[in-house]
Amino acid sequence: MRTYRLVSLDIDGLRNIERARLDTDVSAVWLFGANGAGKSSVLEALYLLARGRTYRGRKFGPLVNRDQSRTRIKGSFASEPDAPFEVRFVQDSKGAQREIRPPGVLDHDPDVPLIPTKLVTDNPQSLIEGDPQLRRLFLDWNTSLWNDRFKGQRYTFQRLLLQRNAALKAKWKDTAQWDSLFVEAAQSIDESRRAFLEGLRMPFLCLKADFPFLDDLDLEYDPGWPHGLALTEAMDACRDQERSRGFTLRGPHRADFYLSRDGERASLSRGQMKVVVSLLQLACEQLHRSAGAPRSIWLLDDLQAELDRNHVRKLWSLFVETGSQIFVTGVSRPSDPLDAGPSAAMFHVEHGVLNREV
Ligand SMILES: Nc1ncnc2c1ncn2[C@@H]1O[C@H](COP(=O)(O)OP(=O)(O)OP(=O)(O)O)[C@@H](O)[C@H]1O
Repeated sequence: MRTYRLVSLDIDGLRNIERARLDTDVSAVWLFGANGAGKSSVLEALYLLARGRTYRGRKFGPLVNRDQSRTRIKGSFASEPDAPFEVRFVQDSKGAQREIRPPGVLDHDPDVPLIPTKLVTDNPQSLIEGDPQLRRLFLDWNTSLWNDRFKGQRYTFQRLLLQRNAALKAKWKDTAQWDSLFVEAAQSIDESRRAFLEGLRMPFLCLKADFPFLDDLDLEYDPGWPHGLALTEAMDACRDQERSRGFTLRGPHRADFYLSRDGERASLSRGQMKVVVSLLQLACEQLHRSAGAPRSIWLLDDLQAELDRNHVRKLWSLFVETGSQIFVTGVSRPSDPLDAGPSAAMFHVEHGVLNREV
């Protein structure tokens, strides 16, 4: 199985990190330090190399250090069974650019992340409780890494949705010319999403067996129209409403998934949500690997927050068992020498300065 490992990371002008070089040729990298020290910015640097964009919202402000004119990040990667390579990311006033050296070393599809990473943010609640759009993004991103046809299906659906909405907005009496194509496209992405979630359910249920507080929890899918109705029936039932509101009310653009208990949406504590999001990511990783995807590098932001020691240890060992490289942040150095795999490095982060500790 193809495996990537970040061997070294150079950061120049990212957030509060003016300049840092990290030797990361280890199985796990722990970054610890006070709030605002710059730990998550290191995860962000790796994410920028992998995906070419940040995972932090606009609210977090510009990523270029406020005393510098550009951000430069360089990552050297070891790759099995391929040759080592280097990725550079630059952001300045002209925009962002990424470059891989030597060129062509990875046979790269621009829509697939250059380096597979999976992230558990310090705000996992937003995935469980936030806007359904976040869950659709999660579902669609993960489905597209598992099913090559999904991206095309989604594109076709989005295009037909725009056309149908334009017809509704223009108060055309008849949307029939779009309806059959819309339903056909809707059914394709619905089938792919369902298949992915069904595939995800099994590893998720197995993984959560280790966490008795998640007993009876299940994953449910909402296709974006009422259960028990075909999409055409659901559309027929709201035609007048659609015409007066000027957009499509039922369809996969309203899809969602949620955690249920006894058939109802489950209420979860913050710690439980953190475990659930971690297990969802671990289950996605199993599915992606079964489809031949390379191992993902784990980015775990503030793993210990909200969790008791026992649950941190259980989750940690699940991440270690995947055999992938792990980057993890926390406000304090782990009090327990957790089983970090064959090799681990500890970095203390303070005001954007990183120091390796033994
Ligand atoms: N463009 C910028 N220039 C300089 N400093 C910035 C910029 N953007 C953000 N910062 C600062 O950089 C730091 C980045 O914090 P980061 O989120 O990486 O810290 P952290 O150690 O993960 O904190 P926490 O434990 O609170 O999550 C913050 O102190 C923030 O105020």
